[in-house]
This record gives sequence, structure tokens and C-alpha cells, in this order.
Amino acid sequence: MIEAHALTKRYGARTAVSDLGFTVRPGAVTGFLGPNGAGKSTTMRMIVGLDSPTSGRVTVNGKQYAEHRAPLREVGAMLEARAVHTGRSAYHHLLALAATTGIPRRRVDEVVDLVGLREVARKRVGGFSLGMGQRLGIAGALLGDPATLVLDEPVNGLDPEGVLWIRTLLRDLAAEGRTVLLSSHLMSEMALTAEHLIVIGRGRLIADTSVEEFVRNASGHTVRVRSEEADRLRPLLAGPGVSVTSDERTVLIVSGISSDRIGRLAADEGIALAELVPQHASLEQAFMEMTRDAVEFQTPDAAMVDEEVAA
Ligand SMILES: Nc1ncnc2c1ncn2[C@@H]1O[C@H](COP(=O)(O)OP(=O)(O)OP(=O)(O)O)[C@@H](O)[C@H]1O
Repeated sequence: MIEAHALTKRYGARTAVSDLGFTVRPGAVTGFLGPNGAGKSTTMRMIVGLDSPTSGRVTVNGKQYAEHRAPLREVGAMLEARAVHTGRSAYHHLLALAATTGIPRRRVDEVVDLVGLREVARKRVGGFSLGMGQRLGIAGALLGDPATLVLDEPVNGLDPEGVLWIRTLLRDLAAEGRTVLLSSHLMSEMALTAEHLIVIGRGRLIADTSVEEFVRNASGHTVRVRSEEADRLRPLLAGPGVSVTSDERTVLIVSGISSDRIGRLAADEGIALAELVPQHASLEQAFMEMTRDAVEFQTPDAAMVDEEVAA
């Protein structure tokens, strides 16, 4: 379990993390999301003691990282996959890491197999592809068989087979009762991997909720209705907060009213519906909506779209 209490980090005048409070629970994969510069990496660095908070605290299983007697056995982290001596082989990199923390050699063999690096384990890390480097980073994180894992962009650079592999691995590790926190910019992947989300923007908490709830709360919620009598149905739906748009004669996209109610209104008037489909926002749409005000740099196009939406 990871717990942050009033966690704050300032770099000079810049506040990277501000009064952040959250709990990452065991047994589920928790996604850590936020626009660029939101403070994710800073928070992760504080979790594993690479940076110290200006105020507040963050603990792993009740203690700050440095207070643990064998931190690698407590928390496994991959923050910068490339932070490896490039002249060493993958095997020796892991062996050196293990030796400094009293982890037996056989565990190195285990993690090498677990991450699928057996064939290249004796090759120099300098020649590794981005994907192989990621696998090595994950091997390092798993070395101490820790109850808690903190991974910054672990799928970055992996091919589709690698992405599927890590998704399955993380879900399995969580199912064993571990605490898994990962950040990713790939929303579709996050939607498939994580059950819970912590979303931050400009260093502050925006949401701490299940993926399902986060998507449900996004207002991108509409109902698609198809009927030969769409013209007759349309005025019946009108009301405060209801909006109806239509690009095709027989199709209405309705927001502000539930599909149950639309179905009832149509039935009362004897209007036959060919389709009545609630459309849920994707995690990406929900994320864009929830973090819109927290985006550090907006492209002119995105800003223009926002203005058009607001107009
Ligand atoms: N060592 C540092 N010195 C000064 N400012 C820093 C330092 N590290 C981070 N920052 C600033 O703190 C803020 C948060 O950065 P951080 O890297 O934690 O964000 P992030 O959410 O991980 O972003 P990204 O998604 O782009 O990786 C940014 O404005 C960044 O410029």
C-alpha cells in the first residue's frame, strides 16, 4: 500500500506537486495519469526516495522508503529504464544490483526468464533496443520480489507482443495481492490494464477513482437513437439540459437524458426504435475532458477546438 499525505514538492518557485493525498491499494493495478508536467515522475521519485518532499510525506507499507531495512524487497521501481551501465551485460547488471542488496543469484536467473531476456542476457546493454531495455528495467524492479511496484511508462517502446506481455504480468502481480502503480500516456492500454486511477494535473489531485467510474463521470455521455420516425421523436425529448444533434435523418445523438427514459417516451408514443445505444466516453476522452484546465502546453489546434466547443 502506498499512502501520500499532503505531499508537496517545490523546485524553487515552481510547485511540481501540491498537497497531494491518495492511497494505492494492493490487489489492483492503479494507473497514474496526468498531462505532461503534471508531477507524476516527481511523485514516483518521492515514493522511492529519489527525491524528498518539501512538505508532507509518502509511505510504502507504512514507512518512508529510506526507513525500510531492505527497500528493494519492499518496493520495486522502474523510473528510467535507461539508467543502466551500457558496457555491462543484462545479467551482470542484475547480478550487481542483487549483490548490493543480498538477493541470491538464482533470483537473477528467475527474473531474466520472467521478462524473456534469457537469449540476450549475456549481451551488452548498450546494444539493447528500447523494448529490451524496458524488459531489463522491469527485471530490476522485480528482483527483490517486492510487494509494491512503481513503474513509470513501462510499455514505452514495447511492440504489441511486449505490451500484451506486460499487461498480463502486471495484472497477475496485482492478482497475487501486490500493489502496482504505473504511469502511461497510452490511454487505450491503461484502460485495459488498470482497474483504478489516480489522476493529477498541475501537481494536484483531480480524481482517485475506478476506471469505470472515471469514464462514467465524464460528460461525454450520449445515447444514439435510430428510428424511421426520428422527426416525431425529436420534439418529445426536448427539455432542460437535453441536447439532440443529428447528422442523418434517422439518427439522433442525445445527451442529458437516459436511454431508459428515451425508450419509455418512444414506447408511449408508439415510435419504433431500431437502435437505442448508450455511448460511453473512452478513457482518452474522459481524460482530455477532466484534465483540460490542467494542460501545461496546448497546441493551437486544441485551443481552437476548445473555443469552438465553448462558443
Ligand atoms: N529537478 C527539477 N527541477 C526543476 N523543476 C522540475 C524538476 N523536476 C520536475 N520539475 C518540474 O516539475 C513539474 C512536474 O514534472 P514531472 O516530470 O514530475 O511531471 P510528469 O507528470 O512526470 O510529466 P511527463 O508526463 O511530461 O513526464 C514540471 O513543471 C517540471 O518542469
